Amino acid sequence: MNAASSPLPQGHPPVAPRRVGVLVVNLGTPDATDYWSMRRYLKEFLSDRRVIEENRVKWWLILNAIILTFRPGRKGKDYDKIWDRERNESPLRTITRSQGEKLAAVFANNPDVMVDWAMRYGNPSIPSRLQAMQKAGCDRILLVPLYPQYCAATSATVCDKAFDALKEMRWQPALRVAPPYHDDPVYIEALAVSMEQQLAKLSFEPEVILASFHGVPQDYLDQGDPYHCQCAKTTRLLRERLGMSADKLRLTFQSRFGIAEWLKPYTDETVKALAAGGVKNLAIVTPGFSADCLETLEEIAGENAEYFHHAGGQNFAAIACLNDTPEGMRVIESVVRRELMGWINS
Ligand SMILES: C=CC1=C(C)c2cc3[nH]c(cc4nc(cc5[nH]c(cc1n2)c(C)c5CCC(=O)O)C(CCC(=O)O)=C4C)c(C)c3C=C
Ligand SMILES: [Fe+2]
Ligand SMILES: [Fe+2]
Repeated sequence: MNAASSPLPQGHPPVAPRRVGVLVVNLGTPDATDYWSMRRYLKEFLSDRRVIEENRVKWWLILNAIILTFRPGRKGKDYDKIWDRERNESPLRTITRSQGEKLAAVFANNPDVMVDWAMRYGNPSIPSRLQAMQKAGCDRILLVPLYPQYCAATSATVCDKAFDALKEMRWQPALRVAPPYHDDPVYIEALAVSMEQQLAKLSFEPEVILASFHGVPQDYLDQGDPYHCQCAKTTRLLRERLGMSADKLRLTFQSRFGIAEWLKPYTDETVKALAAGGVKNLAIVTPGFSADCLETLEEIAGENAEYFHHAGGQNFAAIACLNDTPEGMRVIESVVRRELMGWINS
């Protein structure tokens, strides 16, 4: 095969000009909130061995007999509360698309760089976007899992899916994977600035702020997953940058699923205990989510606000994620530029 710059011999298959691809990837979201759309999404998500590490036969029975019978309807109602009816999609998809488009605009004057976005579960899928990039001539692709903290259940499964797609390709692109950025000064600074801006707009001063991260089973930490340590480091660096004590900015874990023990302290129990203990003003920041989603908009801003008020709390604020704000885009651009070094000229 020839580079596209020199003429191809007659009968040679067409060769697109060589380019560099950047694929930003987030978790995924259902296409709609009805039972079957929810079921399709949950089935794909909860059949992933990186997410559920249970015995396969036992899990297959639990998933198909119980979870996929009841959860699609119940969670569909939760998604309904945050669904963007105008665009007919969830906030996670809107924000991830915007992050992809804003990143593409940054490289708009470099025709050698192609930027796209994908979801690990649901659409647009990782294989469909990798195939499109390969067709467009990308022989080098940077994969950017939009998870600041590494976890096998999120970051590693993005790679699994990407390499599965590459298995089907004759002319495989070279693949780079952006590492987690939990302690990147650009990320910590962006979080701090975003928090300062949002806290300054509140009509109250929180006595306590929770840094709430998505939980995982305690067993994953015991087996060596670095996720817990990376969440703890992000929180410590954020405290240091904001000059807050460990009592003021506290690390918690949310979104527990099932009956096994997950990383503690649990966000919901902490919220209730704080209110019961006399805390009247509370804020929650969710630094592990690069985009607002069900877990921040419904679970934190909805459910946990309710727990707080029920238990005697007065003022509650959910701090928005970095999303596609200038601070958020600065983080993504900085990670991408660093990881593209040697592939593009600055
Ligand atoms: C059951 C196991 C799960 C593990 C382990 C898990 C880890 C994990 N998840 C995120 C980020 C997100 N999760 C979201 C939704 C969601 N998560 C699970 C389960 C696990 N997650 C489920 C079943 C769902 C769907 C909703 C539900 O049925 O409860 C989302 C929101 C997606 C959206 O559409 O808005 C995000 C984001 C992380 C970062 C993580 C481990 C570090
Ligand atoms: Fe999750
Ligand atoms: Fe740890």
